[in-house]
Amino acid sequence: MGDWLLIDPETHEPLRILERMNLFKRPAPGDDRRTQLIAANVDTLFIVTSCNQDFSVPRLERYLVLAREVGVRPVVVLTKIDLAEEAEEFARAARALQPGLEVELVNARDPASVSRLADCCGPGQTVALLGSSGVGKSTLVNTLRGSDTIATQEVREIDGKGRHTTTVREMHRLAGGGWLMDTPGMREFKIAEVDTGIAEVFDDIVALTRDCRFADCTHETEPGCAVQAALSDGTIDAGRLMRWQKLAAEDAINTIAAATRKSRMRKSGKKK
Ligand SMILES: Nc1nc2c(ncn2[C@@H]2O[C@H](COP(=O)(O)OP(=O)(O)OP(=O)(O)O)[C@@H](O)[C@H]2O)c(=O)[nH]1
Ligand SMILES: [Zn+2]
Repeated sequence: MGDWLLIDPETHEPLRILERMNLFKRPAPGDDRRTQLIAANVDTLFIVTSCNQDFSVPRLERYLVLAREVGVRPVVVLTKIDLAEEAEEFARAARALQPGLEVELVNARDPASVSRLADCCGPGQTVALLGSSGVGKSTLVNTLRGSDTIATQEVREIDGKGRHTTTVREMHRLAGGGWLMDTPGMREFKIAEVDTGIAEVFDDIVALTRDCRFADCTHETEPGCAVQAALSDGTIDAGRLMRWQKLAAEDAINTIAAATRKSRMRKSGKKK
């Protein structure tokens, strides 16, 4: 979903699908070895969390890794500022995740407050949402949409067991002229094949690893480890280092699994 179709202005015949600018995809569910395409041509990813116990640095970093990997502009949207005493504290913590990261504080129910997101929602722009349950994604959709909604699309897909299933994906026309893609697949995802994203979100740590004495340094007990050195002199934070190691390990495991799936698929393809 999200492809742009070039249409002949006179005949209204479709001419061609424009080349995708970017693409969110994930391994198909179950044993299916194919990749499931989730959304194409997203300009801005609203990473939604609220100014309460939902706010989690590790989770935000995962979402940022995904955004950087796919190449969309991430904007952290912190909702429920009307219920929080120290909303600014949450904003500060979010801004500290990456230099220059855009962070907006909103009351998702209030159109005036949500209008801070307007410059991502203008004509020709497409946004998508990512965030846990209850943070205000649907509320945000409704507020951004104003009144009209169109283009509810039922998509028939083959699930992991070869059955046809019907899923609903929605394109919402936004009051500002843009589009909001609401697809269930965007709401949860697995970290796999995202080493580029990880390297961007943790660029300070990744830069240090290049100075380690051993190319295969695990950054634990090796002599000449630049990461451990930075940790002891306080240049990097222990929590952040741990989160990087955890994400990188998870990505490595899932990437190997994906590669195995693909090679199995190639082999079974040859037999035919
Ligand atoms: N006061 C206040 N309430 C909010 C705000 N954003 C969302 N809510 C409320 O929080 C509840 C959950 O919001 P939803 O929009 O349903 O959350 P969601 O992220 O779509 O949740 P899922 O559909 O489960 O993924 C609703 O009762 C909203 O009215 C906000 O900024 N301020
Ligand atoms: Zn090292």
